[in-house]
Amino acid sequence: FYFYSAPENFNEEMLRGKRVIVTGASSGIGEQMAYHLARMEAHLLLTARTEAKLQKVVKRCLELGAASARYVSGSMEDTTFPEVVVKEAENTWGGLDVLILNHIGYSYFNYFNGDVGHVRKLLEVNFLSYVAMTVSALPMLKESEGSIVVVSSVAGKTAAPFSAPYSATKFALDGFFSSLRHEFIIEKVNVSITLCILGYIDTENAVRAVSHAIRDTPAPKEECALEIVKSGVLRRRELHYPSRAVGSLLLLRDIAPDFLDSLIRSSYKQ
Ligand SMILES: NC(=O)C1=CN([C@@H]2O[C@H](COP(=O)(O)OP(=O)(O)OC[C@H]3O[C@@H](n4cnc5c(N)ncnc54)[C@H](OP(=O)(O)O)[C@@H]3O)[C@@H](O)[C@H]2O)C=CC1
Ligand SMILES: C[C@H](CCC(=O)NCC(=O)O)[C@H]1CC[C@H]2[C@@H]3C(=O)C[C@@H]4C[C@H](O)CC[C@]4(C)[C@H]3CC[C@]12C
Repeated sequence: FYFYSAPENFNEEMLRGKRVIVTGASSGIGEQMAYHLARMEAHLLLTARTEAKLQKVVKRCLELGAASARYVSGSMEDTTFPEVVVKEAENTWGGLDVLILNHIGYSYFNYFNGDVGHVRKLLEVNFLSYVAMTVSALPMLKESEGSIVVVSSVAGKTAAPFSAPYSATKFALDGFFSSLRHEFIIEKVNVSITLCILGYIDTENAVRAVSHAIRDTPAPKEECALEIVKSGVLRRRELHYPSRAVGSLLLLRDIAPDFLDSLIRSSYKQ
């Protein structure tokens, strides 16, 4: 009740001068979050694999008014990379206010093909690297009483066909970070954890992967990115975006799970 009745008191000035890491910031929702944060005059550290794309995003962030913007490129498949990113923030700023965990590795959209190696790799990129970034960043976040934002999916609350490995990584995020939130409250650690439950969003990669198979119209990535930034700063427990579609899915999951499953399957083109 408290969560749903929390006042909508977001103010862009809340981000001015804040030190923010955004992962997966070279494209899609991560890129759009970087632009919103830049307009709000935050300090930005962006990361992804593709240096040329990150250079362009950093340049645009500086044009939009970021207090500062830099990047560190590398792959989250490399188990040492999460700490490298957090160390960069520590060396540059000496602290951190917001950690936005958003990157995902490539996953195919089709029947599960039995490739356990792919599942293992995806767990490393989509889940374990989120845990490793959190562990490295936690001392700085405790110091600043900051925020962790975890970008997840409706596929991490209720499963859909053709995304078994991906869905598993997103369910894992919910289990881990929702447990950690309890522990922070018990130990009076004033670091918020916001889990973002997103429906289908119109990023290039998602549309390329699923538009041939899914009837739904994707929601706009720019608005989605702004809602993520807002919910993190407001220290919300969860964001549901788009709210009506995701809200209905979660309600049906709890009261009529078989009906929901058949609805999801019927939203796929035959
Ligand atoms: N779009 C959608 O419909 C939905 C998206 N979401 C969630 O939103 C978030 C963003 O999704 P979206 O914007 O669509 O994704 P994109 O595919 O557009 O972006 C993914 C980002 O992750 C980076 N990345 C990919 N592989 C790696 C790697 N191995 N190591 C480090 N970074 C990597 C990519 O950059 P590079 O290739 O340069 O490394 C890119 O910056 C994800 O967490 C996703 O699960 C949730 C529900 C629906
Ligand atoms: C089909 C899913 C949701 C069913 C539904 O009822 N949607 C209504 C709505 O969302 O408004 C899709 C919702 C989330 C999608 C997946 C996702 O999380 C992103 C992945 C990105 C990756 O590049 C490939 C595609 C995704 C697995 C994508 C697939 C479709 C969803 C599960």
